[in-house]
Amino acid sequence: MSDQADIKGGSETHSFEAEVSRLLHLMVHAVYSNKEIFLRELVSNAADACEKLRHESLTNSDLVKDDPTFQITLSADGADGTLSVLDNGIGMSKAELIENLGTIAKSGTRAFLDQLAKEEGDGSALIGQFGIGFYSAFMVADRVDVISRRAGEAEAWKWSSNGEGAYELSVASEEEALPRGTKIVMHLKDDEKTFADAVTIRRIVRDYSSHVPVPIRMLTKNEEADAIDEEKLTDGTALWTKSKSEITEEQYKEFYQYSSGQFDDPAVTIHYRAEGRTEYNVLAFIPDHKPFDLFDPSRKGRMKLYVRRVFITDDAELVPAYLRFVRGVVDSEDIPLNISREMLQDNPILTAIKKGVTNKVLSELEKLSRKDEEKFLSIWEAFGTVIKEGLYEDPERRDQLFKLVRFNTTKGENRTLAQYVEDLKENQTSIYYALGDSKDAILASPHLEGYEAREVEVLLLADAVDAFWVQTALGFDGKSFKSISQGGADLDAIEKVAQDVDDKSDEEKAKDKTSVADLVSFVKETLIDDVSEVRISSRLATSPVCIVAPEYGPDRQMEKLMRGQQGAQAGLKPVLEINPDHALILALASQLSSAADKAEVTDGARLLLDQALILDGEQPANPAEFAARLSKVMMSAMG
Ligand SMILES: Nc1ncnc2c1ncn2[C@@H]1O[C@H](COP(=O)(O)OP(=O)(O)OP(=O)(O)O)[C@@H](O)[C@H]1O
Repeated sequence: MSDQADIKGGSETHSFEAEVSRLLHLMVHAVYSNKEIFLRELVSNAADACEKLRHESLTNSDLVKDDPTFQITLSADGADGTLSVLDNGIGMSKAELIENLGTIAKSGTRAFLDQLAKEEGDGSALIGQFGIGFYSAFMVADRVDVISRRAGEAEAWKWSSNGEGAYELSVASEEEALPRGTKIVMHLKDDEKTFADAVTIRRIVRDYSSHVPVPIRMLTKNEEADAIDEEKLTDGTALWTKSKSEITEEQYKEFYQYSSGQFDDPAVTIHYRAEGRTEYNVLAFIPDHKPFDLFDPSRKGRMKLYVRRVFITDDAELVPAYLRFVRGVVDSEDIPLNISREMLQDNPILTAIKKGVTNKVLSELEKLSRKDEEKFLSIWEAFGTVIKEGLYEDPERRDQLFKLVRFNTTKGENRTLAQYVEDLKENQTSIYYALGDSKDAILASPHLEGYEAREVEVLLLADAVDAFWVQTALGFDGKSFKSISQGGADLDAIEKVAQDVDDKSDEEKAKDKTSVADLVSFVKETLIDDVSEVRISSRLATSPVCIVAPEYGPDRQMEKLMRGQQGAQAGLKPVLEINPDHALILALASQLSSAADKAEVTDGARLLLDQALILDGEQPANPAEFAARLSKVMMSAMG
């Protein structure tokens, strides 16, 4: 913090925090063409200040008794070249002025600066995508004064800066200070004087701020009549209380941008009034783009709770964390206005609202998936991994969520479970999935071979959250989920699509079978310390061996995840599966039955296990021994 005050004649000079200076430098020199957004930012701050005081006055009505009607005033003086934004909201104390207008407190501005560091050029293209707040005033003004009186306090303070490294703070005179709230005076740059024109102001307010929930008026100097003209620009009615037919798409969009602080278009708008035991209005939006904090560990949602048009909090978790990208407002008629935040948590009305809103959002998504696949898929692209968290966290709505979830599978992209089930092969009773770090890694796995040979579809699950929900989900449409790398493959009942061409007689086949069975017993004995079982596999086609997890316990991928965590138990011993039709296996089996010295078959067994481990993304049990054995085999092949 830069609180090195230099006091001269009642005025203190403070230098800005380094990051603020950086931001201000950018604002002052911005070549950004859309500078008018500064007014949107200041009006939004003014409205927030009114809403904060409206909320505080619920428990302390004295704060507003002299002036109970909230309002924002834009006052232009063309002769002076100034534009002022006034509000009778909560105001700022001296300490708050220092804290809020000298440092970077808000995460949005920080995200802007982070993004800026990555971007080439001067960053002006980025300005429009972030709510860069108060500091944007320096795009149009070469000096900004902020005169503010915190509601209920006697003293008013004046903050003043030209945006170059420092600002001054002094006690404000009674003439310049408002009875309550904040006045921001922008001394417009010579080439930005148009922002003191009534026509310009009227247009900007209409374009960006017509749904701010506090009325906005404009005062302009009438030089001829030597008077001040007053004009009402907006009435401050809450958009969500109007009926759908009165609202245009453009108005929805503007409200979305105003209320969410995001500047994309809403992909879906959900506006309705719930009636019955609890009454509330909902205006919710599903964005088009990922918000910058989507993967923030706090996983906080940002929907705002109002009670009878009074803003209460944006922290009420109106939808579960897996829908945290939903933006908008819920306005309740029934929650008591002066409820404390702690009490709010267990309020049964709020619980009913949360349930209603969540169900509505999910059913709207489902409807969209049926009606407009393309649009739904773009939402799924942006938020699918987040929605999938719900499969694990919200078992009660899992079936509802299963209707939305799209999968990459061995059959194609964005497949639904319903499509999967429709395409089940004869005798197939499970929904098969493969977990892995990426789609490509999964596709390289030998476990898939037997499924491919039968054209059995496999879900390719490559998101971190997948390993969790598949463990707890019971099934879909009566079919259980089954990992392709765990337990028996029970594929024998399903017919292979292309039958192997083999010209062996039944007698030869029977002989192979016995010798492979002997090999299995031999390998089992050899590897007794390393594997829990050795068995014949139906899941292999071109590879000789693979490793799978035992029937009960975690899937291999899950087990790897758990091993990565501290203090996790060493995993269960895996199962080694052998492909009985593979030439290498048949050769080893015949060697076992004919050779007197079994040393080579022992080496073979060890190499098979190591090979299976490597294919599974692991290290051979003992790399030195593995290398020695491999060299030996290569030597004998060449000799
Ligand atoms: N008119 C005002 N009245 C009272 N406080 C204000 C006013 N304008 C700004 N502030 C205070 O200054 C802080 C910083 O404002 P700034 O516009 O930079 O960011 P922000 O408003 O927090 O973020 P956002 O614009 O994304 O809501 C605000 O959070 C608020 O506490």
